[in-house]
Amino acid sequence: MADNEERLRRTMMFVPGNNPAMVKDAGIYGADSIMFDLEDSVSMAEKDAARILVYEALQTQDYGDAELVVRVNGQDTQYYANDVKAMVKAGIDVIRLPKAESADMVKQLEADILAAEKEFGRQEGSTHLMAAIESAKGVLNAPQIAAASDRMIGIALSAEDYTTDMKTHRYPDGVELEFARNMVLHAARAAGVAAFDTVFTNMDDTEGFYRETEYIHQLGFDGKSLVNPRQIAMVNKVYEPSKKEVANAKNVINAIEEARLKGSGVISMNGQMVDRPVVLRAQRVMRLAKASNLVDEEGNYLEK
Ligand SMILES: CC(=O)SCCNC(=O)CCNC(=O)[C@H](O)C(C)(C)COP(=O)(O)OP(=O)(O)OC[C@H]1O[C@@H](n2cnc3c(N)ncnc32)[C@H](O)[C@@H]1OP(=O)(O)O
Ligand SMILES: O=C([O-])CC(=O)C(=O)O
Ligand SMILES: [Mg+2]
Repeated sequence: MADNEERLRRTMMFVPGNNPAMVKDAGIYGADSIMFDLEDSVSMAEKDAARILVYEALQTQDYGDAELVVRVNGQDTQYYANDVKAMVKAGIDVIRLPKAESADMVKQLEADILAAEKEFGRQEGSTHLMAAIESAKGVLNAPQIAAASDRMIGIALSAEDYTTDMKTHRYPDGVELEFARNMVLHAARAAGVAAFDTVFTNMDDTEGFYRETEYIHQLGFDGKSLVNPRQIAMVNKVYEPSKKEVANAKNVINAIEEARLKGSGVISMNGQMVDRPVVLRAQRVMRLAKASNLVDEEGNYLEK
């Protein structure tokens, strides 16, 4: 697994945990993170079967470099405890807690994960977690939720449940989500973890999907939860840096290297001082460029 700071998380694709074909083939579409779902895409009658199916797949399937996430059932359900135990035993990278409303809920998950790591002889601290924010209470507590655990990799807005809680529904312009999106994003950034936007469920509305993805990219989200493999390439396209952005990032990185060789702490590029935020942005642009196969290992732009 790539270092948490370095890892790109543009696309986190939900895969219904009760669908053997989808679970088996989930690795072929190139999602940055694959999220097996044991919660709302699985009926009550299939909860145990889905847990077993995902557990088996994690033992036998090769999902390449993708980060592996599982959305367990909520803490108020009879399935939660067995879900957490089985997924930790299987060595999942990240457990996603749905309907997170407080830091205490995250701390409970952290304690349950630690107990399972001890029980199954997994390295303590090796299982990460994330929280999905799906209610008014969750949004208002987002800063505490995001900062509640050292295992936290990120928080996600879940707009289907959230808009229901708010007594509205989703509109094409997304005005009903403005406050929640900004809270989740600021809470994530303040805690130094990733921020994920919510799913877009109308598979036929490509234009609407692009509009929403461009909007959340502009706000600063790391990426989006997805429900369908066709959405992956569209998100990657939006997150792909332009040729000019790549050239600029490469100049910044060369300038840092030059300054380092000269033993100088101050970096200047074309007469402009280059400070830490500029360097961090340049490094992220280069990671995105590499992920989009726009550059070679040395960072040189590859003309297509
Ligand atoms: C509010 C919430 O909680 S949202 C999260 C829970 N919901 C989910 O997890 C739903 C996940 N998504 C899906 O089940 C499906 O994409 C649907 C029902 C939305 C659409 O299904 P389809 O119309 O069959 O999708 P589509 O025709 O694009 O499928 C193309 C291929 O991708 C596969 N595929 C589709 N969605 C997924 C997925 N989420 N994960 C893995 N594979 C998928 C299909 O099995 C199909 O494979 P095939 O060509 O080998 O037969
Ligand atoms: O996490 C998501 O975007 C999907 C979800 O559960 C919701 O919207 O309620
Ligand atoms: Mg939900």
